[in-house]
Amino acid sequence: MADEWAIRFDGVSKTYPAGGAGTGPAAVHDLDLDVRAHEVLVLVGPSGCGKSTTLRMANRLVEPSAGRILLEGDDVTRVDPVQLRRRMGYVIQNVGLFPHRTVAQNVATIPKLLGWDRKRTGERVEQLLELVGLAPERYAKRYPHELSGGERQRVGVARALATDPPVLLMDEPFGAVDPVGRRRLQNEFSRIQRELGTTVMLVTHDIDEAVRMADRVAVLSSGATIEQLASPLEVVARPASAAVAGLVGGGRTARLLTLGRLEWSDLEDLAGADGATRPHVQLGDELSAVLDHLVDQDAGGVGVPVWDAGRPVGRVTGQSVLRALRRLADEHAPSTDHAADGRDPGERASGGKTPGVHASRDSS
Ligand SMILES: Nc1ncnc2c1ncn2[C@@H]1O[C@H](COP(=O)(O)OP(=O)(O)OP(=O)(O)O)[C@@H](O)[C@H]1O
Repeated sequence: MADEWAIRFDGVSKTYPAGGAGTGPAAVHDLDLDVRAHEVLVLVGPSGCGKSTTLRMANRLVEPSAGRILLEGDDVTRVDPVQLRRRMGYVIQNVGLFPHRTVAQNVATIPKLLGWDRKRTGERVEQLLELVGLAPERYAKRYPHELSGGERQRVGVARALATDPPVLLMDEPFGAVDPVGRRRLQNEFSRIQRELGTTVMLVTHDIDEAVRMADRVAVLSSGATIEQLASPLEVVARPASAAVAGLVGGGRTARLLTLGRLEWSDLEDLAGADGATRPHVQLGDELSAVLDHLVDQDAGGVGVPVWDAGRPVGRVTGQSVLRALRRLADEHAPSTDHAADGRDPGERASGGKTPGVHASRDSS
């Protein structure tokens, strides 16, 4: 059943020729990895670990030395390259826009290649520019050098989405944008991805970008070895190996606070009858917001009321936030051989490599 995953790497290796005779060490060694339909899977890891090579093998910019890559069940080596590009958009750092073509012409690249007529192409370009937040009347006729880095990156995303591909490959897509702009682009891109349901495989060396954008994170080490493949929360709360712990490193608690939410078990009894009147937080709020609230509103250390469904249901204190952090760490206790084979526990429970056990984003 190929409909639960969009891309499958099956025993894939890549060895680049070492400058001259012989071969170098494998850039990618015997990789098994499924990208589920409609998910954002982020590959993260140190420089040179094989992230880009992995991504570029999917759209055949790099040919594997061994193994197979399937796109919705089709072996990519058997798919005509133009068809392949139509089914897989590709966004890279610094975009690679054609400098002497306007924004509209850049976005129209693939439709033109596919022989779409002028009207259909024009309508699509307009729609895409709107989607990525670039008003067509302002931007369509500009040239790349007349745009900011973030705007160029948006054009890159629009161009990659032109034929509404089921899969989008992104290699450090926001790497060249300043931190504030990057955050905004990440948020907007997540919105677009949810709207379109596109399957995304994204490469980054930035662990924060990974945990912010991913449904699942694959942490890689040299040779594209999967150290851990799990939800962002699990990776941050319970790094499966020293290599993952090193990558998550400092700031782990801050990341947990952003990822975790206030739950019933974190609450303390509502002390006194003031819960209805004082400023409060909501059950389900992000822990970082709860902590901010405690710092601002809880000078006496008695805690702040927590509301649910329009009424006060308990109280949260600094102690409760600590308890919540421990809860998050416990909930994501490592499974015995989690890091070993790059598959998740559900997959192993079902007896190995059988596809079709993955829940899509909507149903998970
Ligand atoms: N065209 C090439 N020829 C020879 N070796 C290559 C080539 N491209 C990549 N490599 C080597 O393959 C290994 C993996 O490179 P890759 O670009 O996939 O890593 P990466 O994880 O994406 O790194 P970065 O984060 O620095 O971009 C590295 O050792 C790199 O030097």
